[in-house]
Amino acid sequence: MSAIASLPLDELLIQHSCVRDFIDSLGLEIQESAEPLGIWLDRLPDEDILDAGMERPQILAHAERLIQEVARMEDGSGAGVASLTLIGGRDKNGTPEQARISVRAGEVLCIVGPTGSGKSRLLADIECLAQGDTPTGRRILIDGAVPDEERRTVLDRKLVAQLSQNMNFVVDLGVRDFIGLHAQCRMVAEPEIMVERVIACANDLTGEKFGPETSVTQLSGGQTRALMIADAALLSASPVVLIDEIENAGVDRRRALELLIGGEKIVFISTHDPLLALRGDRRIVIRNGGIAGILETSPEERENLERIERVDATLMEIRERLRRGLRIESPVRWPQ
Ligand SMILES: Nc1ncnc2c1ncn2[C@@H]1O[C@H](COP(=O)(O)OP(=O)(O)OP(=O)(O)O)[C@@H](O)[C@H]1O
Repeated sequence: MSAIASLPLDELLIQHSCVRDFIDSLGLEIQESAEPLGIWLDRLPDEDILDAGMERPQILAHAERLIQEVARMEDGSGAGVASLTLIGGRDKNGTPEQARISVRAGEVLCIVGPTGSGKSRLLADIECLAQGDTPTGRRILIDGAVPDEERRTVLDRKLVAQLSQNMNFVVDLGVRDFIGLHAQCRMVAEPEIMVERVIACANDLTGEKFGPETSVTQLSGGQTRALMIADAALLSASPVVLIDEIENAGVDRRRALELLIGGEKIVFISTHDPLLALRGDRRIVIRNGGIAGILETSPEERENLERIERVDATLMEIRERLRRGLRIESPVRWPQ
């Protein structure tokens, strides 16, 4: 029998408020008393248990796991990752990749390569913490060691968060309620303040602002992206973030990157955008499904990045004029 079954209800409910919330959510009424949880459950009418949708042993097991999870979240163990190591496998022809790449927390690695070369495949290998069991044969180490099976499979404790190009919401909630649910799951200290921060930060990243009551299904592509980036940076527990292209859809890419790096995350971005590719610390070059090289961003490239940013700002101004229905007739002055 589960150890939790012999705990008196008053001790249990005072020390572990999550158990009260869980029992409430099953539609069962529970009150503090000296009666042990197991006996209280046995005394409940069978039809109440039927309505709750879980059998008695399942309720006990779930409550026990909940207590362990809350304790783990409170002490923060297992949350951080100091490094991720990618060990090469083989390209599409089966030729071995000569690569072993270690990435530290706070580093951004971009992934570049022609269409169909295998950029998304590399992101997918990282996402599933591959152990030679994907078509590429690559392996991923976390803090220098093979991650345990639980870290690979347990969804609510995922090491890796992925922001893909097309995100659709399956719930019709307002932005505040949606992010609020995530804050609740993460058990952050002051959920309301955190939710407001995430929304403000998303609005900072996108040109088109939205309110906390806006339904998530009404958000534009750029607004959705901005919200997910802000959520990943401020609220997500995952220390590794994978981004499949931050397209130009109204997201301030520079600030988005700064935000993610500030959170001491390990960030991989598949991109051809020079503003992102040259802002990263290193970039992995993919060819024919394999890692063909790793380029460190050079000082000359960083200088060029500043010029490219100025050109980008000029282009943004032109876009803004177009948006406002103005003409683009005066000669464009490109910055030096
Ligand atoms: N090393 C490999 N061995 C076998 N198959 C591979 C390998 N790398 C990639 N592939 C396969 O090649 C196909 C194209 O790869 P992928 O979709 O990752 O390309 P991509 O660079 O992301 O393309 P795009 O830029 O068009 O999105 C996929 O089916 C992928 O599984």
